Amino acid sequence: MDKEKIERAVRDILEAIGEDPKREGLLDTPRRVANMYEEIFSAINKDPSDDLQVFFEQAGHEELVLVKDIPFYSCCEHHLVPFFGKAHIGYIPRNGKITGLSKLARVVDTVAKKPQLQERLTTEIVEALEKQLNPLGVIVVVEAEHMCMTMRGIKKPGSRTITSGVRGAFQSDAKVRAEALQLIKF
Ligand SMILES: Nc1nc2c(ncn2[C@@H]2O[C@H](COP(=O)(O)OP(=O)(O)OP(=O)(O)O)[C@@H](O)[C@H]2O)c(=O)[nH]1
Ligand SMILES: [Zn+2]
Repeated sequence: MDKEKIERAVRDILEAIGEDPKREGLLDTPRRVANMYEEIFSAINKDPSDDLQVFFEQAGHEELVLVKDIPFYSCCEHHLVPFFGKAHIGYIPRNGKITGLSKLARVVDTVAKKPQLQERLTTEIVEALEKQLNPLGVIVVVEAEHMCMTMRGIKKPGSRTITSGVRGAFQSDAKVRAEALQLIKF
């Protein structure tokens, strides 16, 4: 990441809004923002499926695995302000092929750390699981608050956006889907 370029750009923005980038309180701001961007955009060229490359075999387990309430912070690609919330990830292993539970949370971090859309974030999680685990089914539900809808523009604090991605058994079998949704809501 070109942090010097970010610093120059932040100075330009400060000037453009009528601030004085040389006043004491703002002197270190470009450096801080560059460090922050390095952190919150650290996954721009990463493949989230790489996070899932730890597998275990649990023969016979072809039942739901669900990790819910995984918190995330991402950045709306239209306004570069945060959207944040929780992701819930469920899958049904094929032939007992499972991954580490923390790896599911890592996938969420990876898809969140770049300028993003909630819909794409959701789909990227689904596709990472499909690619690495080839499970019998995947369900991903993401609920988030978008600061671009609360602190500016339409200004609707508290409004939440829910997106979902379902594949395999969760798509074809209403009972399987209902069980997962019930557990996510529980
Ligand atoms: N579908 C989708 N839209 C998003 C997401 N994040 C922000 N948006 C929307 O992106 C849209 C951009 O609309 P524009 O009309 O181009 O931009 P704007 O003039 O700033 O729009 P307002 O937010 O309505 O003031 C807005 O409706 C945002 O609410 C997201 O993750 N998914
Ligand atoms: Zn936005």
